[in-house]
Amino acid sequence: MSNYFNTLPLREQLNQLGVCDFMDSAEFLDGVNVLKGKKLVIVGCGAQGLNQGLNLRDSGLDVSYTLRKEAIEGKRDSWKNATENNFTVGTYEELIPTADVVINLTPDKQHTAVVTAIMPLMKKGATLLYSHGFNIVEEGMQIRKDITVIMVAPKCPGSEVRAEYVRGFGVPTLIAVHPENDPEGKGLAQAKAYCVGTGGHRAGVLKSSFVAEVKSDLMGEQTILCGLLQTGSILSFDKMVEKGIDAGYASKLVQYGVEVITEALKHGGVTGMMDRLSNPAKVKAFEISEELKNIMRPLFQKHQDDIMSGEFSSTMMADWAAGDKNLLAWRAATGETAFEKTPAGDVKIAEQEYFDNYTLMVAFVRAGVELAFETMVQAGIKPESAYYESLHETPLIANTIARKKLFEMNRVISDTAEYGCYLFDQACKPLLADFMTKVDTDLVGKNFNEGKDGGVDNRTLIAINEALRTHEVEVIGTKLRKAMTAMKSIKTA
Ligand SMILES: NC(=O)C1=CN([C@@H]2O[C@H](COP(=O)(O)OP(=O)(O)OC[C@H]3O[C@@H](n4cnc5c(N)ncnc54)[C@H](OP(=O)(O)O)[C@@H]3O)[C@@H](O)[C@H]2O)C=CC1
Ligand SMILES: CC[C@](O)(C(C)=O)C(=O)O
Ligand SMILES: [Mg+2]
Ligand SMILES: [Mg+2]
Repeated sequence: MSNYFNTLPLREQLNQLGVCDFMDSAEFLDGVNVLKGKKLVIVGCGAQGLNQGLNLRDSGLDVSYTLRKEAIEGKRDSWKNATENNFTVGTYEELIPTADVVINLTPDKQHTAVVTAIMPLMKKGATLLYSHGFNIVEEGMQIRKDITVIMVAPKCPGSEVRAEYVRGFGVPTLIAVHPENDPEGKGLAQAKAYCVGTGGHRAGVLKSSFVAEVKSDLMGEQTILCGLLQTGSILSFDKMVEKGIDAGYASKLVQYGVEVITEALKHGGVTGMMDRLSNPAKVKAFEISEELKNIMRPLFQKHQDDIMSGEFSSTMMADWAAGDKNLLAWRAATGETAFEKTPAGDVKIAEQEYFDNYTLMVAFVRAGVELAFETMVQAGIKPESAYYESLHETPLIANTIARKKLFEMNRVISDTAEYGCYLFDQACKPLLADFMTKVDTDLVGKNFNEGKDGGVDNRTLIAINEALRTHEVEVIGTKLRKAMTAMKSIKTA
């Protein structure tokens, strides 16, 4: 097996990277009908497995779970997840031969072994579904030619796939059919029906390709979504403690602040988030986010370049082969950070206070969203896809940090995302060291407006507003959010 993307001629690489059609809601009027009465068997009952399965069942589909023998015999968490939710659970031998659609929701690291084990058991003409294309694109997995291979990739953590569905909304989703495996031409119709089953059609669906999904998903998760939220949270907490802010207050501001701040982003884009600041704070946040963009641009570009060339996937696969040495060391180190170990204080923080006292995070988010978006688009990823992978998903990841800090984020995201997050965090913290020496409590910990007269230069403010509103992420975001008519607000702490 070899990297599928790298085997393609450049013309075809660009062609597959550029597949991105925003689908009209009329394309989903047939609902889940194509899959009604079919047997859907999910392999694995973890973050995506459980939550997709719950949504699919509530949408009227027939879902069961197959787990490896050890998980069933040992009554592991995946067995408990499935049985406590009254799903049928069976071994591969019992359930895979009955399946019309087999949904592989095991960690990417396991895909080659899992697919190799289940493929001989799959009935002729069945469908294999992935939620991330790493195995096909980066490992070049070959699938039996009678099998249809499709992807339905929710652009968010599994917990939010369920939470948004229960709220009556959904999460933006990329669907694709692997061009090497669509023998009966049924892949797209099945992917659409599955996407309705998970609720994705209510938030926006892109007809994409395995290649475009992988190259954008890896970039988003490593940089803005997980990497920068982790780096920004740790640096912000440490700065407050260094400057004498109460540690309990600092812990709470960081844990919940990113959720409150990015909720404004979700509804109104970068413009909406920046508009929550006073005019002087907005000017300052704009200036420091420009500085942050200049400092971090080479790092964002390096991540995208390494993802495109296959360098990232080969180093991560080397870590898999080394027993996850780096992943486990980085996971342990993150668990030992002062932010992670300091409980949130029993102190009330009003919603507006999160903006006024945490201008630094607003600047981090603006810088990270715009940089990730710009870098993806420069690399050939379409703006719609880049928007979902940067701006739209940031609040959905922030929700997990609000629940139980970085531990929860890193637990809920895939192992692939977790690895990339630490990789970015390791490189980013030293890059920001000089920048952080200049940061004081007016930017993090105390109200930025305190002791200021509130005045700003009109022309500066007008230029900043213009720059924010005309950025391409805002232009595409305004269009995509118009289709999100069922978006709901979340309650914050
Ligand atoms: N996490 C997320 O939110 C997102 C994930 N994805 C993609 O979804 C897929 C699933 O990821 P995620 O939900 O994070 O995965 P999890 O780590 O949560 O999956 C764990 C499940 O996989 C099973 N499993 C682990 N190893 C094996 C193995 N060798 N053989 C059989 N079963 C195994 C586990 O069972 P056991 O109890 O036996 O260990 C458990 O049921 C990945 O492709 C990922 O990239 C896409 C979007 C977001
Ligand atoms: C952001 C991480 C992710 O890509 C996701 C939740 O979308 C993952 O792999 O977990
Ligand atoms: Mg993702
Ligand atoms: Mg991912």
